[in-house]
Amino acid sequence: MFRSSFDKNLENATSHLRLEPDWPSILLICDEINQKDVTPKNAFAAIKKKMNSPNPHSSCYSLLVLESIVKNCGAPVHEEVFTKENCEMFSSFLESTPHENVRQKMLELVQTWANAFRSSDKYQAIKDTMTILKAKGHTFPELREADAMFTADTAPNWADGRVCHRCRVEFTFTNRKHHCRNCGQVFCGQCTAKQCPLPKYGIEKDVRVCDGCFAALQRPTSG
Ligand SMILES: O=P(O)(O)O[C@@H]1[C@H](O)[C@H](OP(=O)(O)O)[C@@H](O)[C@H](O)[C@H]1O
Ligand SMILES: [Zn+2]
Ligand SMILES: [Zn+2]
Repeated sequence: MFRSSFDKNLENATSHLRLEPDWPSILLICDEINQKDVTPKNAFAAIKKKMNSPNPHSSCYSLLVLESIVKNCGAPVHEEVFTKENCEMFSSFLESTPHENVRQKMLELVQTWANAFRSSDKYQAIKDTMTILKAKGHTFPELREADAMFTADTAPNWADGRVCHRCRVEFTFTNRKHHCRNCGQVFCGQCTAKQCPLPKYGIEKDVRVCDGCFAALQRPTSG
């Protein structure tokens, strides 16, 4: 039977002969999905098969592939993976696998994904899965910083208004509106004369922020 390059890469990435992850093959799989050489549907179906491999290494590596495509291939993969029935499948999978390391990895992924989509109601199913598993007494591992970063929030939408949110001066043709990228409020030029990066929103370059946010962001404790 014809083996696509995706099949070969998945075979390599989930081979039980591997002692450590085959990142080159995993990244090729992400590229193939992003380039549309393979559909998220077919990719996920093949990964699911590998998840159920009797060999714990293959099963665990398949979860690493799944984790990587969720991180690197965006919405098309999220829409394919985080359906209600797939989330229920993750739950029954981790409760039925005989391999403790596989169960731990699945728990870790459910938590990472529930956290990643905490502010989007589109993927309520994965959050429900975590709630149900918690209620059943499953203990989840510590959420890793790297995963928390992966779940960067999105910057707030911009508010509108007739006056500056800070000093209440009226906007005119010459006293124009500006927006703070941190709080999304509308301000006059004087109240948003400062700039800084907003790493929590994945913004590394200096962007316009209001005086209030600038002061808060300089304090070491502020998030
Ligand atoms: O200058 P204008 O043509 O009025 O346009 C304003 C600028 O684009 C502001 O960008 P900035 O926040 O980066 O200044 C933006 O925040 C305002 O909403 C816009 O009204
Ligand atoms: Zn102002
Ligand atoms: Zn602000």
